[in-house]
Amino acid sequence: MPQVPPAARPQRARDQKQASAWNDPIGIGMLVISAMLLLALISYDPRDLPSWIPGSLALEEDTVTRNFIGVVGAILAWAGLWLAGWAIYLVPVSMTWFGVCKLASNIKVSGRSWLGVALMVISAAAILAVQGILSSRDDITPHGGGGGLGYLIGGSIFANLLGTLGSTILFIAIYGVGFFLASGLHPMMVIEEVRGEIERWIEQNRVRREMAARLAEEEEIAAARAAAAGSPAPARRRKPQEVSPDIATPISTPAGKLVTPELGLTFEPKIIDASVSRTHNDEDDSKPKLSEVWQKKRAQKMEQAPHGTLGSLTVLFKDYKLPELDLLHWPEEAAKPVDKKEMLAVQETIVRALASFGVKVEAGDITRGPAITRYEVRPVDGLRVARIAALDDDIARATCAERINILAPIPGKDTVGIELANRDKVVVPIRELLEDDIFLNGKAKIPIALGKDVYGKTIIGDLAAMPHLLVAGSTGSGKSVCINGIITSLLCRFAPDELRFIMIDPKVVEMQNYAKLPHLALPVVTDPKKALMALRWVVKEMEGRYQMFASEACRNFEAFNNRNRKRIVPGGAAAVAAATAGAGGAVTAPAAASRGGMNPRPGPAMAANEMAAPTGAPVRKANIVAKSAAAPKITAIVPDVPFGSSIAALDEYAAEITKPVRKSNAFAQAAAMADAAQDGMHPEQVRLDYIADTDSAPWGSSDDDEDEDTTHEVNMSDDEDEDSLPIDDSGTWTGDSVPPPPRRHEVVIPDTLPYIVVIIDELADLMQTAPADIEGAIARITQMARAAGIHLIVATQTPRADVITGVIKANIPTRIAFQVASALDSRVILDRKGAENLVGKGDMLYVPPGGAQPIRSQGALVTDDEIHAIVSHCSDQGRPVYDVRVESDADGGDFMSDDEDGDESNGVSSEEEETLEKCLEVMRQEKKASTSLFQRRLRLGYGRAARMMDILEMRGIIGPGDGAKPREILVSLDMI
Ligand SMILES: Nc1ncnc2c1ncn2[C@@H]1O[C@H](COP(=O)(O)OP(=O)(O)OP(=O)(O)O)[C@@H](O)[C@H]1O
Repeated sequence: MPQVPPAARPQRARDQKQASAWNDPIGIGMLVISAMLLLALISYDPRDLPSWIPGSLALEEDTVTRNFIGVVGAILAWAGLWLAGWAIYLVPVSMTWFGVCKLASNIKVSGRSWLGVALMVISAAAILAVQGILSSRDDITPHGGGGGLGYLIGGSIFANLLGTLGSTILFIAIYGVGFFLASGLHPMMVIEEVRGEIERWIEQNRVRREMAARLAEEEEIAAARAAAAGSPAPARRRKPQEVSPDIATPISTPAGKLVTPELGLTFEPKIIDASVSRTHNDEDDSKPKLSEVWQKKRAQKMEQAPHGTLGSLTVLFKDYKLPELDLLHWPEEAAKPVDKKEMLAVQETIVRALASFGVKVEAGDITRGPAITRYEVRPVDGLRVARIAALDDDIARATCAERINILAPIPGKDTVGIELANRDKVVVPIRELLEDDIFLNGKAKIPIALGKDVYGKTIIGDLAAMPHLLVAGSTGSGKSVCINGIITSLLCRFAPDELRFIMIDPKVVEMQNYAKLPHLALPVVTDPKKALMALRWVVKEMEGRYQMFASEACRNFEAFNNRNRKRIVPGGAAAVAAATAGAGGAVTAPAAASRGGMNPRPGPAMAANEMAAPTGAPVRKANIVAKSAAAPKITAIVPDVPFGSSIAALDEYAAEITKPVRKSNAFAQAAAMADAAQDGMHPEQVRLDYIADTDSAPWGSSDDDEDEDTTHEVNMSDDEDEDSLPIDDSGTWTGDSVPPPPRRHEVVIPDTLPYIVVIIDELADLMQTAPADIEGAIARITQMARAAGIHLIVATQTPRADVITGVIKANIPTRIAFQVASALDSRVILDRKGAENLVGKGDMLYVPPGGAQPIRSQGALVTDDEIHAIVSHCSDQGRPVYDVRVESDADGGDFMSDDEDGDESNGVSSEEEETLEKCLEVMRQEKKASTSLFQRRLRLGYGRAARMMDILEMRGIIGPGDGAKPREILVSLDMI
């Protein structure tokens, strides 16, 4: 049970506390004055008045003062009675009430309260005058019961204008207004209270009747039993009427049944302990292991794949084994059993606290989750749930909770949930989630283990459905653990050829654990400037994928990977090999290759757009042979060469060709013909087309035509010995299982593409460097990447609107919020409050795809040891295979270089660096940057100043030029 006193009291409460030093003396003063006034009025006698006061009945010989408060009291009483008649009694009565309020509840008595009293006195006086009440004692009230005011306002003016009844109604209304002003009550509250009281009374009677009936029944049964047994009837029990309706303490029965007679409620809360975590003792050996299931599926897939169609990464990691879940730990100790009595007591406190504010609720179930316990209460009919939510501070005070969260109502239920943090948190080990059936056999395409909800239900998200995720929370709240849990889930489920990571970690330390992962498409990016390059690479990759989808007539990633691959042939596979890495051409790690006993032939980079040229399969000798073999019905593809001919026949054809055509071109022509023929054209038509087009064939027909950039570039050059290709005379590929990699500029369509998961851990650091560019890149990726199998996970500990911008939020609907400092931060992340009430250390709100209500849950815990074990297992099987295309990024950044400055420093001389320093100093002083400013302050020529501006822009320090406007400074200059 929580015990720390409420952290945040409302401002009003604090103000009242501060004022309490004066409240007590003022309250006492009011009580004293009102008592004296009352005594003076009660003991008023006109004979006590000095003779100079009109109406005095003082006698000279009379020396006794009868008034309890002496002459002063007599004069005050005379003045009051003279002015307001008997209505003046309302003044001491009201003052007594105010005094008591001040002493008891620190309630402020404002001018409004006094105005209320004045209205009450005047209207009461007028009513007395209009109605002629108490007007007989004219020695005390010479102007009648309502005094001078009553006589003037009521008797003279309003009685004439509105008549007796009309003016009485008016003054009763004014009296009512005065009463509400003076008391601070709201009319509806009074009505509500009265109604509540009536209901309570009815309810009590009902309970009493029911109890009486039950007791009578029990007595009857007991009497019948006694009669049957021949023993005297048991003593009569206490009559139901004897049960006091004011019993304050609930009657607790051993079964946990609570009876709260004073509330008229009987409830039997169900206590669910969902915090219990499995331990190593609970392991079920009969269950198939994740790695085994995956291994089987993968082996099946590899077997079924057409010969040679596997991508290079798939081949490279052919024998890859998923990490065993044994590398992850179970918690050492099982969770402590819950103390049901304590929970029932807390629930009773909540019900009682609400009842004391007139909010009547019935207790519902109690569910203990790993980190919080949810107490459900069911409001009685007609009670607005908002009233319960409004009492959050009072419930926190009553339960001594540090933070409470109220779900009004619990989504999908008719109850309101009051969530309090557990004193003993139960850790949710990631192993428990990964062993769950939902993770193992669920429908999720990219399952990620997130945590357990308060009901103990495993939360496994599907990154493919999300399709992007925002994780935010204050520092130390559990973001990194959550991201590590997601990465661990993915590592336990996907091999490097199935899923690749791009990790952007400006905080430098968070993702170093993963530097050796074979799943990395790029080295872990720690430099914010290179992060932009990496994001641009992702955008290019995405665009490349879309082109591939278009050329294969596939709608999306899934359709592409599951497409009918009948057109893929060994040669094609060779060409697609590197592309299958998803990261394009591969700079393979030779060590890994040799470990795997393969020769992936390190090849040059390929650009995605080159890979995706719409020409279909690459043109290679192997293709021709394979096509020949695959389509024997086509008799000939080019003159004189029967289809299905051997490689030797093709060679012959190439040698005999009359036109001066390169030998390799002949094969290209043949291959293109084969493609066309396979697409359904009649062989004769193909032949005629070929003859007609020979001169204008895109691949060229002469040795002179050496244009390397033609789309249909022929792959083999003369200096390559075609006969050395491992193809036998029947056209069967006989060589290594890894076909040769494609040449640069070669057109390739990979067999399958891997998912790409981009993880940005600390968006704020990136947004400081080049906000517009980063935001633009993220927006583009999040808008379009889903269908391309690219998913983004963005984390930040700075939930500010300038970091999580509207554009980013609009495109990332799935969010996880950890504890934050304020409701404002919570709104930035979730568009609603709630995260400020979380208790940290993995306590989170998860908004699943579709923007449903946030699910309160406890995040899965993965320890550093577990991460090391998993990463070592993966990295022992192969080194990362990076894509080098990013090297030739349009921006010219040298991504792979360890040089911190990348190539931005290229071409910047040390002399220029010095001048640049001075420029930065000027910018720090002037808070702006312009060529003329540098010219003037540093006495530079125009050319040099402009060069400095260019370098500053290139380094992302200033924004691009916009006419004559000064350039925008994009970074904090103090940090440079
Ligand atoms: N799911 C969890 N279960 C149990 N403890 C957790 C969980 N998540 C986080 N913690 C505890 O909270 C600590 C801080 O977590 P974490 O490092 O993930 O915070 P963070 O939000 O990433 O902080 P920072 O932004 O400073 O990196 C952890 O060391 C761990 O002790």
